[in-house]
Amino acid sequence: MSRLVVVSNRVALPDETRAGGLAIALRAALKERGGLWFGWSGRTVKDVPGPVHTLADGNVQYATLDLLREDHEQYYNGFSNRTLWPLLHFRLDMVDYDRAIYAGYRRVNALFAERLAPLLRDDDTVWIHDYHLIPLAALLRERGIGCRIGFFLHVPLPSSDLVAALPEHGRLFSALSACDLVGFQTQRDLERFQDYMRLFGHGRVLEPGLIEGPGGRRFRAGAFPISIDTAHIASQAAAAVNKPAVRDLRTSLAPRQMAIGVDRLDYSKGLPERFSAFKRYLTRHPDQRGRLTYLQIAPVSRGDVDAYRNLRHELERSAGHINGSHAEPDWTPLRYVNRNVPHATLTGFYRAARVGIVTPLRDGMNLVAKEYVAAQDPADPGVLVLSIFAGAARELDQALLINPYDLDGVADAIASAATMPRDRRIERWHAMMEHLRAHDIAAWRRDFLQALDAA
Ligand SMILES: O=P(O)(O)OC[C@H]1O[C@H](O[C@H]2O[C@H](CO)[C@@H](O)[C@H](O)[C@H]2O)[C@H](O)[C@@H](O)[C@@H]1O
Ligand SMILES: O=c1ccn([C@@H]2O[C@H](COP(=O)(O)OP(=O)(O)O)[C@@H](O)[C@H]2O)c(=O)[nH]1
Repeated sequence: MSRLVVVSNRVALPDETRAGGLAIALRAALKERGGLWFGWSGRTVKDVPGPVHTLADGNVQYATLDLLREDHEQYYNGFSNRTLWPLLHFRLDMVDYDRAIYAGYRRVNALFAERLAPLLRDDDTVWIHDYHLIPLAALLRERGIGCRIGFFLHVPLPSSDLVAALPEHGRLFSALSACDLVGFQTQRDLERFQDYMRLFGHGRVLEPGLIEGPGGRRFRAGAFPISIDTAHIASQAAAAVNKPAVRDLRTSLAPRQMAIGVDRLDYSKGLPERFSAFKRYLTRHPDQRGRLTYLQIAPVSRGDVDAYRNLRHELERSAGHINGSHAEPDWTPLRYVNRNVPHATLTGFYRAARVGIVTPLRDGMNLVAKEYVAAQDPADPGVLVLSIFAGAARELDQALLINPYDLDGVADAIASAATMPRDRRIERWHAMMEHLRAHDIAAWRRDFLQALDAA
C-alpha cells in the first residue's frame, strides 16, 4: 500500500484540542492507516520561515511549516476567510476581494509546494484538503510531482454564477484539473461543480464524474460525505456520564430538559437566526415555559476577521435580551458559552440533551449533527433539529428538518422535539444510527482512497 500524505492548512498535532470538523475527521482517518500529515504549524514568524518541523506520533508523522506573519494574514484571514469562505457559503454580499491578498494566498500555496515536493516519493498518495489549498495540486505538478493527487472540498460549492463572480475564478478552479480525483461533500456540490466546469471553467463533462479540464487533462470527481468515528463516539458518550463536567451540568439542569447547540462562532452556522427562533419558541409555546434550557457552546473562531468579531457582539446582545425578557429567578433559558469544550466531554453533553439544534444557513457537512446522534442513549435518545442547508441533512433524513430562515418552523420543531414520545424518538434515532454505523469515518477514507486509486 502506498504511503498516504495528507495536506491541510490546519494540522491537529497530538496535543491539539481546538474545535473544527476537518481536524477531527482527518485525525481519525490518519490514525487508522498511518502516514504523513503536512500543513501549517499554527505559528507565524517575522522573518523567512525556517525548515519544516517534524514530529512522529505512533504511525503518523507530522511535517509543519511556519508562515510569515503578513503571508498568513493574506492567505488565511484574507483570501481564505474573507473571500473564499463567504463565496463558498453563498454569501456574495460578504465577499471581500483584493488582488494583493489573492497574491498572498498564491504565495503561501507556492511555499507549501516548495516545502512539500522534496518530501514526496513517486508512489505516494497525496490527499489535499479544502479551500485554503485549491492551487496546490497544479503547483506540485509544475514541480514534476507525478504521484496520485486527490483533493477534497469540506465546504459547499455554490451555484456556478456565484463562483464566476470571483475575479480570477478560472485560474483558481481550473487548477483542480491537476488532480486525479476531486471530492465533494454532497451530490449537489458535485453537480454544481460540473455545471461550473461546463459553463464557466472551459471544461467538458464527458460523463457524470469524469471531467476534461481546460488543458485537456481528464480527472474524476465524486461525492464523498464525510463522517465520524461512530462507534468511538457512542462508547465515549456512554462513558462520559461519569466525567465531573457532565455530572455537574446534569445536576445544574435538573429537573429541566436541555437543548444543545455546538458551533464555531461563524456566521455560516446561523446563530443569530437560531437565537431568534429560540425566543420565538418561548413565546409560541407558553405551555412549555421553564421546561427546557438551551445550552449554546460557541468557541470563538477566526477572531481576526471583522465579520466574526461583529457576530460575537451581536450574539452577546441577543443572548442578554432573551434572558432579560424570559428568565425567572430560578431559571435562565439560554446559557451561552464562548469556550471550547474538549471533544470527549462534549459527547457527554450531547447525551444529556433531549434536543440537538443544528441550524446552519449553509454548511459543507456539519459533524456536530452526526456526533449528536451517535452520542445518544439507545434506550432514551434525544431528537435532532437539523437545517436542510447542512450537508448532513442529505443523510440524516429522520431528523426534524427545518429551514433556518423560518423562525416559526424552527420554534415549532424545538417544541415537537422536546415533547416527542419515546417510541418515536427511538424509531428515528435507529434509522439514523444505522446509517452512521455503515457510513463512518473509516468508510469515508476508504471510499475516497479507493476511488483515487482507481482514477
Ligand atoms: O481551521 P479553522 O479556520 O479554525 O476552521 C475549522 C474548520 O472549518 C471548516 O470545516 C468544514 O469541514 C467539516 C469537516 O468536513 C465540515 O463538517 C464542515 O461543514 C465544514 O465547515 C473548514 O472547512 C475547515 O477547513 C476548518 O479546519
Ligand atoms: O467546543 C467545541 C466545539 C466543537 N468541537 C468539535 O468541532 C467539530 C466541528 O465540526 P463541524 O463539522 O460541525 O463544523 P466546522 O467547525 O468544521 O465548520 C466537531 O467535531 C465538534 O465536536 C469541539 O471539539 N469542541
